[in-house]
Amino acid sequence: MAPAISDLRDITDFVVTKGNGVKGLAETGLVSLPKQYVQPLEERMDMGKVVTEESIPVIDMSKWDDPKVADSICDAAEKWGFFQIINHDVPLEVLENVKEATHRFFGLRAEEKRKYSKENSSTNNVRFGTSFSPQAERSLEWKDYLSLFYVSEDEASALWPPQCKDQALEYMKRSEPVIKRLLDALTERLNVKEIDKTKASLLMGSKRINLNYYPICPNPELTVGVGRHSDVSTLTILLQDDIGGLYVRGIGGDNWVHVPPITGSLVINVGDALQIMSNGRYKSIEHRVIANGSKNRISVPIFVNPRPNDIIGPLPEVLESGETPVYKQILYSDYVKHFFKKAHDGKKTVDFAKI
Ligand SMILES: CC(C)(COP(=O)(O)OP(=O)(O)OC[C@H]1O[C@@H](n2cnc3c(N)ncnc32)[C@H](O)[C@@H]1OP(=O)(O)O)[C@@H](O)C(=O)NCCC(=O)NCCSC(=O)/C=C/c1ccc(O)cc1
Ligand SMILES: O=C(O)CCC(=O)C(=O)O
Ligand SMILES: [Fe+2]
Repeated sequence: MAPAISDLRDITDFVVTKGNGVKGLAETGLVSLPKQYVQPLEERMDMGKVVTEESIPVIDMSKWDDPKVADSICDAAEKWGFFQIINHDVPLEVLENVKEATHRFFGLRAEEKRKYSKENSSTNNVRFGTSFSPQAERSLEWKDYLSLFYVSEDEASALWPPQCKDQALEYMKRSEPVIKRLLDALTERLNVKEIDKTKASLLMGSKRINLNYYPICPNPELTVGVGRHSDVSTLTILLQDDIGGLYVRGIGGDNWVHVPPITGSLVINVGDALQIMSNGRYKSIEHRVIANGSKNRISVPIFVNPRPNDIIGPLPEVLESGETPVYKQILYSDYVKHFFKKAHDGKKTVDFAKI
């Protein structure tokens, strides 16, 4: 039995340390948002800033070898940093299976999920947690996650939770061709002739898949599901369910645009690593997720990244024409550590790499 809210002397201990997550907290039947989750006014979503006149592009990948498709991918990456793809060849069943597996994992009892917490997990590559960086945050986020860093099929088979490992691996495997197509198109515009081994490592040498769970929230307008941030990846491939709630920065800068769920689509966004490698041509755009008062929401991003030991910086092909580098060469794991050690703070992470 979950304890009554009056017994929860230390909510952070219950949620973060004991591994109940916000899902466990929501299920105690609490009627108002605990103060730890109340975000300062400026971090709450102002629905007056949401614009409905524009939306991120939806790109049909069925004719992916048509140069027009490559053009629309690159245009979207330059202008929006975000787009959705349809007819991408990842079977609907694979997407449905990984969503179902996400519900299965989060449906486990706290004692089971706790086995994968930072303190208890037998590996750093599997982590069940809550919020983003609870140690660093002034206000917590209304989100639980399971984060799986992919090293090899064998390691994943041995260490990833059995409730979701096959489905997560299948989703990663089946999305590989579309990731390659997207990166082929994007790097061609950057003057890269061929994705050789070194470039492949830089662009997609490592992957992390997160299973995100956003439980029903008693006062959704006072908190956030995920605060404003840009991803540190090269590209992120995001599967969302049919609930909605993801918003991206609009072109104007002072407004937000909803990313409407489209059955079978995948949301693609440019991450900081690609912004840096393209010397700012492609944009990693700020985004955030609101909390929901009536529905549980899940999402499953695959972060396609450089390897931790890669040095990233503007690509030589980009600078060939005499363009001035905006970013320095930096060890990717240093960049990621910088990202994880602070609370979400919009687009500030990338300043760490600025010259
Ligand atoms: C160099 C790393 C980043 C850190 O390793 P470490 O220094 O040996 O130590 P730890 O594994 O203990 O992690 C250091 C800190 O990062 C935090 N962290 C370590 N993974 C995690 C983790 N998946 N989650 C959230 N904190 C973590 C971790 O909590 C810890 O914080 P602290 O205990 O306060 O020092 C290492 O994990 C590494 O090489 N990872 C491979 C590269 C990598 O993961 N790249 C990230 C790709 S993109 C991505 O993951 C995006 C995630 C994301 C997530 C949520 C969002 O809202 C938005 C985006
Ligand atoms: O849940 C979503 O739609 C987006 C989550 C996100 O931005 C992230 O995990 O980096
Ligand atoms: Fe994100």
